[in-house]
Amino acid sequence: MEFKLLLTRSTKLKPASSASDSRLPSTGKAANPQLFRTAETDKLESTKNGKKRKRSAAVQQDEEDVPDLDFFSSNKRPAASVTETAVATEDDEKVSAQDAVSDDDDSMDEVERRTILNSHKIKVTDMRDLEEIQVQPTSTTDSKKKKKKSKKEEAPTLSKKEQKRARRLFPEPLLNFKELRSKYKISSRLAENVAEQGFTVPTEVQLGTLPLLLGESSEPDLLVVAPTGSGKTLSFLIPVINKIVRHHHSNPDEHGILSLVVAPTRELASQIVNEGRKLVAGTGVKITLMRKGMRVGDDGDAGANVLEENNEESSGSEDEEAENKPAKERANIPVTKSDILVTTPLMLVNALSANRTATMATLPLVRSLVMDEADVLLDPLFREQTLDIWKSCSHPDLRVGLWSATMGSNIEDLTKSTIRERLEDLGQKPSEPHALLRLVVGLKDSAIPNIDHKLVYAATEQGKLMGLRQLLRPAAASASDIRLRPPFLIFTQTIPRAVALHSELKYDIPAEAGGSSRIAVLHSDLSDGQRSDIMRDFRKGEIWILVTTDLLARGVDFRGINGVVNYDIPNSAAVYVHRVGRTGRAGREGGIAVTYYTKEDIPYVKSIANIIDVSEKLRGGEEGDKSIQKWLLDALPNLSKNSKKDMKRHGVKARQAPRLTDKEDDGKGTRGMRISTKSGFERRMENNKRGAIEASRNRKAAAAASGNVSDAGSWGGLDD
Ligand SMILES: Nc1ncnc2c1ncn2[C@@H]1O[C@H](COP(=O)(O)OP(=O)(O)OP(=O)(O)O)[C@@H](O)[C@H]1O
Repeated sequence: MEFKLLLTRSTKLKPASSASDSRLPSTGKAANPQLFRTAETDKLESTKNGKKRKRSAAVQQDEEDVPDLDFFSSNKRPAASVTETAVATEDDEKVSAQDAVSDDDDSMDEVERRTILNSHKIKVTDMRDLEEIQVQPTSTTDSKKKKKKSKKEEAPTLSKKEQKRARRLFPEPLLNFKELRSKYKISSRLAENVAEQGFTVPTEVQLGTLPLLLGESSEPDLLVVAPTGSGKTLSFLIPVINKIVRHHHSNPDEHGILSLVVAPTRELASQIVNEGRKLVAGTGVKITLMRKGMRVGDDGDAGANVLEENNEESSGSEDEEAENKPAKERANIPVTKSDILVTTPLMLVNALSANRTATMATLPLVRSLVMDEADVLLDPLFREQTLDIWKSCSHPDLRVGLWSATMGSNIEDLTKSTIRERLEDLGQKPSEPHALLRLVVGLKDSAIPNIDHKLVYAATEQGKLMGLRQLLRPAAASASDIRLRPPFLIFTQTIPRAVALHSELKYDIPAEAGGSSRIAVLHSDLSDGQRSDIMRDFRKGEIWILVTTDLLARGVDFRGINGVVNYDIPNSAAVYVHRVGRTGRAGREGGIAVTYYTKEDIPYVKSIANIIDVSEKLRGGEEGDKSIQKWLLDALPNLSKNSKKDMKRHGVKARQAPRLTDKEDDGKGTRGMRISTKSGFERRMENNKRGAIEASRNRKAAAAASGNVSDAGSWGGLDD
C-alpha cells in the first residue's frame, strides 16, 4: 500500500499525479548524476566519447593482450599535466587550439579540458607555495624548461590575481568509466566491479579526481570539496583499491594495513566498508571495519601473529569480549590482517595506545590516508585524535586525501602545516616530490541545487509540532505547500529532544500502516547493535520516519529518501548543507528540506537563508520562484563571530537538554521549548481518563472536561 494512503487520516485524498511521483527521489534512478553541465559540453563529451569508441576498436586487440596487472604499459598516458599548467599566465587564459598539447587522437587539448572542467564547475588548484610549484622538475623539452625558468624569475612580482591563475590547473577529465581500464589501466577485476554497479556517467567529483589519483603523474595529496551525494566514496575507494592491487603485485610479501579510511561516525564507516566490499570482490584486497579490541599497530611486537579477517561484522558481544580482555591477554590477540581499515578516530586511537605506553604504536605500511568528512575530523572535537592517527602513519610515501562537502580555509592551512611537520618529524623525504592539490566542485560550502528548500516560521515549539504533524498527515498538509512523503529524516538539536519527539509522534502513524514500528529514533546513546538494526530497517523501508541527531547529518547515504526535516535549526550553515544533503543524492530531483524556526531562532537563521539563496541561484529559475526573498535576507540579523562559535558548540541555548524533560521548568519562560517525553497518544489517554473521573464526580465539570479532551485530542502532544 502507498505511504501516503497509509499515513493519511482522510479518505478524500487525491491520488498523486504521476508527474509528481516521478520527481520523488525515492522513485527510480537519477537520469544523470551530474549536477552541472551545459549543452556545449555534452556535445564535446559525446564527440570525444565517439572518437574513443572508434579508437578502442582499433586498440582492442592490444588491450586484450595487456596482462591484468600491467600497470607500467608503455601506451599509458599521463592523466593530468599538472606541472605543465602550473605556470599558466594571462596569455594562457586566451589559449587557442594552436597552443593545445595534443600528441595523439585520444588526447584532449587544453581548450577542451578547460571547457569540460569549467562547465562542470570543477576547479583544481595547486596549494603549494609558488616557489615550490616552480622548482619542480617538469617538462622534457628545452622550450618548456626555458618557459619555466622565466616564470621562476617572474614569481616574486606576480600580483595576487596572477598567482591565483598560476596555481590553476586543467587536468584531463574522465569522460566515462570505461576509461578507467582502457586509459588508466586499473585492475580488470576492479573495473568489472565498478561496471557491475551500473553507473554510466561519472559524477563531477569522479570526473575530476580519478584521473589525478590514477594518472602517471606522481599521486598528489588532495583536498576535495564536492557536493553531498556526489559520489566521493567511489572517487577515493577506486584509487585506494587499485594502489593496493599494484602493491600486492610488486610486493607480494608485504602484508598489513596499507590504507586507512577515517570517518566521524560508525554508521558512515560501516557504509564505506559495504561500498568497499562491492569493489574489492575478487581483487585479493581486504577491507575491514575497525572493531573494539582489534590489534592494529606496530608496537614493537614484530613477530605478532596475523588475524585472518572474515570480512563479516562481528556481533556486539564479540566486541565487548575482546575489549574486556586483560592487557596481558590482549597482547596475544593477533594483529589485524586487512589491507584497508575503515575506522572512527577514537576507536583507532584507543587501539594504537592500547599498551598504555607513552608513545602510540605506528602504522608503518600505510601509504594512503583518507579522511572522509575531513572538516569535522579536523574540527576541535576530533582534531587531536585525527592528527595522532595522521602522525602514526610513518611511511614517507604516505598520501593524504581530505574529502567533504564543506571545508573552511583553516582546514587547508592545518593540512599544509601537518604535511610539513609530519615530514620534519620523520626526518625522511618521500621518494618522489608531489603536489598538494585542491579540487572544488560547484560553489564551495553550498547546498546542492536539486532540492527544494522550505524555511518555515513556526513562531513557537508548539507551532513546529503542529507543522510536523501536518507533514505526517498529507491531507492536512495540502493546506500548506509542503508535501513531504516518507521515507524522511527528522533532525533535532540533542538526544533528549530526539527521544522526546519520537515518543511524541510514535502513535501518530495508524496501526493499519504499521503503527509505531514505522517511526524510530537513532542516536549515539543506543548500543552499536541497536544502531545497526535501525539503519538496516530504514534502508529496507520498514522504518519510514527516522528521528535523529547530527549523528546522521554527514555522509550517510540512504538512496531514496524524499526529504529532511530540520525540526531544530542546525548549529551552523555547514551542518545545514550536510543535513539537507541526505536527500537529492546522485542528482535525484524532488527532494525537500523543511526547516522550522521559532522566534528564539531568529538570530541564527540568516546563514541558513543565505545558503538557500545561493542554492536557488545555482539552480537558476525565476526570481519569483525563490523561497528566500530579498526583504527577508535584509531583515534577518547578522550574527557576530563569537555568537556563531557559541551556536556551533552549544546550539540554541533555550533548547539545551536540561530544560527538556517533562517535570523540569526553570521558570524562565522556556517551558514552551520542551518536548514531552510521553507520546501524544499516551497523554490523550491520560487526559481521557482524567476527564472520565471528573465526569463521575461532577456532571457540570464533566461537560467542561469533555471539551478539553477534544482539544487535547488534537493538541495533546504540546504541554501537560
Ligand atoms: N557515477 C554515478 N552514477 C550514479 N550514482 C552514483 C555514481 N557514483 C556514486 N553514485 C551513488 O551516489 C550516492 C552518493 O554517493 P556517496 O555516498 O559517495 O556521496 P558523497 O559525495 O560521499 O556524499 P556525502 O558528502 O553526503 O558524504 C551513492 O548511492 C552512490 O552509489
